[in-house]
Amino acid sequence: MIQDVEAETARLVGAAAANDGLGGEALLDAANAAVELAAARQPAPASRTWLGLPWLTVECYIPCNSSVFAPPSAQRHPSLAGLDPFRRQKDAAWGKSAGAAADMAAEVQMLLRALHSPADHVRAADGQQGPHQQPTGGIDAASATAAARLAVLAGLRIALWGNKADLSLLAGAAGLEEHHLAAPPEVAAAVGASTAAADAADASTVAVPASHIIVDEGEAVWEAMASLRARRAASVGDRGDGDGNGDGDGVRVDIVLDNSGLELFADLCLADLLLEAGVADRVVLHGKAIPWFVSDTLRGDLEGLLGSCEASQPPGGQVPAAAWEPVRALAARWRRHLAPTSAGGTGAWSWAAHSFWTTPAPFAWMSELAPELYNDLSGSDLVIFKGDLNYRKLTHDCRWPHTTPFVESLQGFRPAPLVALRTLKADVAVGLAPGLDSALDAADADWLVDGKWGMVQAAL
Ligand SMILES: O=P(O)(O)OC[C@@]1(O)O[C@H](CO)[C@@H](O)[C@@H]1O
Repeated sequence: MIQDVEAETARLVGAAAANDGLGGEALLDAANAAVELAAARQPAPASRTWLGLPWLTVECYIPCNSSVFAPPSAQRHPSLAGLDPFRRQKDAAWGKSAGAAADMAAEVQMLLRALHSPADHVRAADGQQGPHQQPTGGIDAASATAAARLAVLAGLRIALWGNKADLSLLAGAAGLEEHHLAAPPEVAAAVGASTAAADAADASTVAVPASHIIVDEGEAVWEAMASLRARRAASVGDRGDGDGNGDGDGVRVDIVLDNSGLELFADLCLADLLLEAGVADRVVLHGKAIPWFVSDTLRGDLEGLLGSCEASQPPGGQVPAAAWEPVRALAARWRRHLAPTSAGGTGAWSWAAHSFWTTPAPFAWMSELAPELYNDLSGSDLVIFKGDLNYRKLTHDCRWPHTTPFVESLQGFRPAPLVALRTLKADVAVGLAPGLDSALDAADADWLVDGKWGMVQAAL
């Protein structure tokens, strides 16, 4: 069995080195279909080789093709089914993340307190109960909205920087308690810097944003979420429950996940804040069905993370148990969100793992290659794409001029309003203000790939 894995790996390395033809041999049909399309759409269709096809295609073909953990192979080798060859690396990385996770949890707890205190007043006045009730009275509506905005912007920021491996830019929670209904300085700075960059007509005056968020459409995303929140509140008022986009199942937000461990933790913080801020009734978490690019999130990673967060002792032995308590408190609620109502949970979070996510296909091809997934996403009120590879697939990994509008780079992909949260680790970037790329070149020669810069970019 191990020999099979080694032989398959050696065969792939040899095929790539020899620039053999690519396609037709993958274990996953979905990946083959994407390779077929990539080959057919090459300017010179004859170059269907490892070196002739686009980098996105061949790069993603390796993990599809070599995955002996994919269903057909797992049938041949049942003992491999469900095995994650990257388990040890994932666990080691999470062990080093406890401090950052505890900081995030402390910040989320403060945001939650800010969200709940005005709501509590209104609930008491209205005699309402329940975790996601909207304040319906007038007295606290403005402060509740302000708290929701703060929670959403902070959640976006946490999830964005969760995509940065070392998280050195993660803003702390200092000051949030005393200014709990005002945007913390780092949020205000991010918004202000981005606006200044976007407004700059003269490219020579463009400043690199101090926030390191080079495209920040967080405020626009908040506006879209505020509409969902208002619609939900009206629906709660009318019917006693949430009602979203006409599917009768409430407001739905989807998060297309990226890495497990700390990034997943950050994404769950965002998912939690969206529920608690009254933006969404439910969140669909899209993970991977097979081990993918080492650290991408599998269902087992979600379960493992929850178990670790629930433990009384934080992983890694570096963080005092007391500092872990906010993490445990979040995990207890997250466990309930993942449990169906029939099992005493809220059923607000669900897991999905379509095989399309582990193919080389850019998302512009989704409606052709995976129409059922496209249709499913069309039922969402907002889809949040996490990470660099998802961004490359959104933009088809093209050499777009940096000022290309994001919507143009999507090439028609728009199943629902969408937002990308991504730190830059590959050299595709669109939607920049004129001159910002030159300013970034001067500030940091590796700005496109060093993961120090981020984007909150939306097509709403
Ligand atoms: O998607 P992520 O985790 O943010 O980044 C993944 C990444 O590091 O690996 C991919 C493959 O090399 C690249 O697209 C990207 O730079």
